Amino acid sequence: MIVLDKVNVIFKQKGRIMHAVKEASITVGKGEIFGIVGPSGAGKSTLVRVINLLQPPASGQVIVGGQDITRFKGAALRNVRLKIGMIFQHFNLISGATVYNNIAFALKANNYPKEKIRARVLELLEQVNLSDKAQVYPANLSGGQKQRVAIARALANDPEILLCDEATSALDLENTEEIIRILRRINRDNPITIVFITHEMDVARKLFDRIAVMAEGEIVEVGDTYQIFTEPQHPLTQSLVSRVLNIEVPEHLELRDQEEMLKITYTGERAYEPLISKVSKEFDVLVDILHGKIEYIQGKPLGILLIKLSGDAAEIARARDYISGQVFKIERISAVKEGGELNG
Ligand SMILES: Nc1ncnc2c1ncn2[C@@H]1O[C@H](COP(=O)(O)OP(=O)(O)OP(=O)(O)O)[C@@H](O)[C@H]1O
Repeated sequence: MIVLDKVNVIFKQKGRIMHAVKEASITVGKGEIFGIVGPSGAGKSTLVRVINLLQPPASGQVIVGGQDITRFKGAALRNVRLKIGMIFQHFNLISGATVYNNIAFALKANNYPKEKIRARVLELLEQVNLSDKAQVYPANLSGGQKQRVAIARALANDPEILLCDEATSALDLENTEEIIRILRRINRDNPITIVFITHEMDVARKLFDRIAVMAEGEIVEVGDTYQIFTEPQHPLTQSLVSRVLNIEVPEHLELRDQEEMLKITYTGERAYEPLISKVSKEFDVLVDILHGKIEYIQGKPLGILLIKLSGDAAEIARARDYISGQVFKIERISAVKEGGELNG
């Protein structure tokens, strides 16, 4: 388990003071995949570097595996760091060494029994689907393959925690998916705790169990991933989430008299089908489906439907009341602006 309690990080540079992390507290459970999201400069990297004390905090407490490590130095700190692997956006592989040696170096550096190194490297390569690349140099690998080598190297000494700083941000969609799959599998097979920073909400949706949202050095919201996507509280979270759950609708869709647009969010896979036919049957309104889609968050469906109701105002109100009793969330949309943006 990781506990950061009221952590502050302050940088002083050329007389300027930068309060990069402000009173940040998080608790990450053993075996959890915990994500930190937020815009550039929010303090995400700095906060994560506090976990292995690459960035010592100005104040606050850092507890890893039940031990208060805040003041650890020298050998004690090295021992703690052995339990914490880390991967980065730009992989940080040794370019002059083969894939095999990149991983073997990490084992040698920690006095892994010499006779067991080969078997361990091959086992790690298998875990990241790179068994055929042992003798290849990093320059001849794709970005996704490089990151997989970095994962194998970070896992070499069997850490309890893996820190990932924008580990998919330099990768295309396909390689990102592969990294997500591998991390999920590793997390499932061994109870390794993963703390993952990203600004990509699509990665958050697919990978994280829980999410902390950071803005200007502060943690503004923490929650279960499904809850963050379905009930975001902070305006920043709402805006991050809306980009993933955006729906494509014709631009400049204006409403006429006796028309109303509704955005419906529902949590069942096909929940809208009976709902729409029921509304058309029971109320004297016309229902147009403008757009609909289902996203999966942690494997659970979240449906979004944009509909237009036409009819008498009182009848529309009755239909709306009925719908709101049946679905997770209902919002009235006054217009669709340029770029498909919905105005509430
Ligand atoms: N070593 C440092 N010295 C001075 N200021 C720093 C240092 N490291 C980070 N900062 C500043 O602290 C703030 C937070 O930076 P940090 O890298 O943690 O943000 P981030 O959320 O990870 O952003 P990004 O995604 O762009 O890396 C930024 O304003 C950054 O310029």
